[in-house]
Amino acid sequence: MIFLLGGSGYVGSAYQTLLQRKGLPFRNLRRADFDYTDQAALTSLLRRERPAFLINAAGYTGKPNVDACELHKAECLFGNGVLPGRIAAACTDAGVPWGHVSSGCIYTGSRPDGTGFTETDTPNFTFRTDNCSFYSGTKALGEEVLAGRPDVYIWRLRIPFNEVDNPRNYLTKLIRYDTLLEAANSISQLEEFVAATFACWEKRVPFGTYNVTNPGEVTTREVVDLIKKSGVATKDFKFFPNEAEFMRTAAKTPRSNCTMTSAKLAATGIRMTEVHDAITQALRTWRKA
Ligand SMILES: NC(=O)C1=CN([C@@H]2O[C@H](COP(=O)(O)OP(=O)(O)OC[C@H]3O[C@@H](n4cnc5c(N)ncnc54)[C@H](OP(=O)(O)O)[C@@H]3O)[C@@H](O)[C@H]2O)C=CC1
Ligand SMILES: Cc1cn([C@H]2C[C@H](O)[C@@H](COP(=O)(O)OP(=O)(O)O[C@H]3O[C@@H](C)C(=O)[C@@H](O)[C@H]3O)O2)c(=O)[nH]c1=O
Repeated sequence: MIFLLGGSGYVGSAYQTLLQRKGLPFRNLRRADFDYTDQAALTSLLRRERPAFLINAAGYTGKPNVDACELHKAECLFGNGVLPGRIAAACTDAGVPWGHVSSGCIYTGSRPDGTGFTETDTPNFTFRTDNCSFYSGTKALGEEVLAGRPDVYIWRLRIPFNEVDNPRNYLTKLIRYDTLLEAANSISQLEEFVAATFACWEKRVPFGTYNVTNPGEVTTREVVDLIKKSGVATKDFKFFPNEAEFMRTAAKTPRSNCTMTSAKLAATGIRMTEVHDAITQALRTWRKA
């Protein structure tokens, strides 16, 4: 039995689909039915039911985007900074190995030599570096809380996308935003992300932190070119002249735009599609939800 926390959310739903497709028994815990944020309650449930593995896809993201986290700081800090610590304590207590969905948005830019950040690079878009959104700061705290634990995977997801039109999908966002910010990013195809992360457990790769992004990096203009080429949208895409203008007119808090390498994951034998190919595939099979 696998326990899934936050399985009704955007990322959690993809885990549900994966586990159903694999025919694996799982239990989706929702706070409305069982308060898994209560550490004592979660510990006794885990001790009693003894799931083989737990996936934490719960957290606070802000909707429609991370700007909303600036207005709901307590919930955001609790969901991303405090809750992972409680789950960690409960899992260790009950002897349940687990995986935590983190975010690559704890970095900005790329390494000094232009390559993508690796798992050993210290996050540079955090409360410690004092340049981040509240959301990113709390996700970095969540990772700090889990650092060094021997029984957890920390999986870094980044700007998810797939072929289903949805306000949370990066491709939908670029199609719908009035004006776009030019940036280079490493991003994650959602179904590949959940499959790759679950494969970490199936293959029993060593616990620890993994960047789970499609290999390579892509600029906003490249994504727009792929969108236009696919025919999914043919509008005249507008771009901000610079990031200052984006911040002045469209955002309340800075965004993490960054490149990362998922070579550590690939070295375990878990492969993801090259990023331009993955975007092209999504656009080729584009559909309404
Ligand atoms: N979507 C994205 O762009 C990215 C998301 N992530 C991470 O993935 C995880 C899931 O995100 P996503 O699926 O998009 O988010 P959703 O808001 O769609 O779902 C998150 C779920 O978490 C549960 N939850 C538990 N505690 C809280 C809390 N304090 N505030 C809000 N929700 C809470 C809720 O489930 P319930 O009430 O049913 O228990 C909720 O449905 C988060 O940790 C996020 O940081 C990382 C990178 C990118
Ligand atoms: C608001 C806005 C954003 N953008 C760009 C900025 C950025 O590169 C990209 C995504 O920004 P958004 O504000 O839509 O999304 P944002 O909420 O920043 O997305 C993030 O959510 C959290 C949960 C994560 O963990 C991240 O991985 C990422 O998915 O779109 C525009 O081009 N135009 C706009 O008007």
